[in-house]
Formats: sequence, C-alpha cells, structure tokens
Amino acid sequence: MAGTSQHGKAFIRPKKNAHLLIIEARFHDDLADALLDGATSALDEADATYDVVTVPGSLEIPGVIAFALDGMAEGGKVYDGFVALGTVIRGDTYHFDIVANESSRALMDLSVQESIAIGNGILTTENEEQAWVRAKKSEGDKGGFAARAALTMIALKEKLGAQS
Ligand SMILES: Nc1c(NC[C@H](O)[C@H](O)[C@H](O)CO)[nH]c(=O)[nH]c1=O
Ligand SMILES: CC(=O)[C@@H](O)COP(=O)(O)O
Repeated sequence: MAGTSQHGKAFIRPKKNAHLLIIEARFHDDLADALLDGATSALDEADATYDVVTVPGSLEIPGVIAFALDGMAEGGKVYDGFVALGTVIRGDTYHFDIVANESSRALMDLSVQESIAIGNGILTTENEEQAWVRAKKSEGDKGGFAARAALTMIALKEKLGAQS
C-alpha cells in the first residue's frame, strides 16, 4: 500500500489514563471487525480504557458523539476522546459521496466546535480490496491509526491546557 508507514513521531500519549468511546459502523461487517481489532489493540497497548457503541452505518457515527456529549453535560459518563470506525465503499450512485463526505464533515465540525479529541478511522475506498489493505491490523491498520490519533489529540489538549 502506497505511503504506508507507522508515523511514529506524530503520535504522543496522554499522561492520564484516558477513557475513550469507540463508535463502529458495521455496514461492512468483516471490515468492521478488522478495524475494531486494530483500534482496541492500540488502546490496550497505551493502557487506555474504552467503551464500544455499534451503529448501522457511518452516517450515524457523529450523532452518537453528540449524544455522548449531551450525556457528559448532564453528569453522565465522561469520555476523553472518540474513535470513529467505518468503511464506505463506492457503489453505483451519489450515495457514496454523501456518506463519505458528510460523516467526515460532521466529525470535523464536532472536533473543532466542541473542542474534542476524535480519531477518524472511516475508510472511503473504491472497492473491497482497497478497504481490506487499509483495515487489516497487519497491513494499513487504520483502526489503530485512528485510535493513536485520538490519544494524541487528548495529549495535545492536556498539553495546551484545555479543560475536558
Ligand atoms: N453505503 C454505506 C453506508 N450507508 C449507510 C449510511 O451510513 C446510513 O446508515 C444510512 O443512510 C441510514 O441512516 N454506510 C457505511 O458505513 N458504509 C457504506 O458503504
Ligand atoms: C455507500 C455506497 O456507495 C453504497 O453502499 C451504495 O451503493 P449504491 O450507490 O450502488 O446504491
């Protein structure tokens, strides 16, 4: 896979034991297993804890983060960061563009407007083959990448003094 590297220097870990929410879309079930495997392995390795919420498709992921933020504001469970996992594979219609673009747009809006740490592990590929290369922990490990990106954002939030 072109451009694959561990990007090791880009990742840092938070000082605190972070607790994250993984939201996984299972529209493509087997690929979802692979992404989740990578993400949970990365969080385990960093001694982070996590809950997992499952949704039907990637378009539902940002809404779940919004629900969790509402819950936190009401005294519910606190999450230091979020990991979004899903796979969008191009079909015959414009639906691909809607799911791929809108899921990421909403994640970016949440990230910037709510000042929250999000790792975006939603694959957007032309076909299943491309998706597998990116989802497998032993290959592209995009689930692991998204989890490490979320931990890095939590650490940067700590470093820059933002309140969680
Ligand atoms: N086609 C894909 C979808 N589509 C489903 C939507 O995400 C959503 O669940 C539906 O529109 C109901 O609101 N989702 C994916 O994650 N991947 C796809 O390839
Ligand atoms: C997200 C997609 O593109 C796909 O699942 C939908 O396929 P289609 O455009 O053929 O309806």
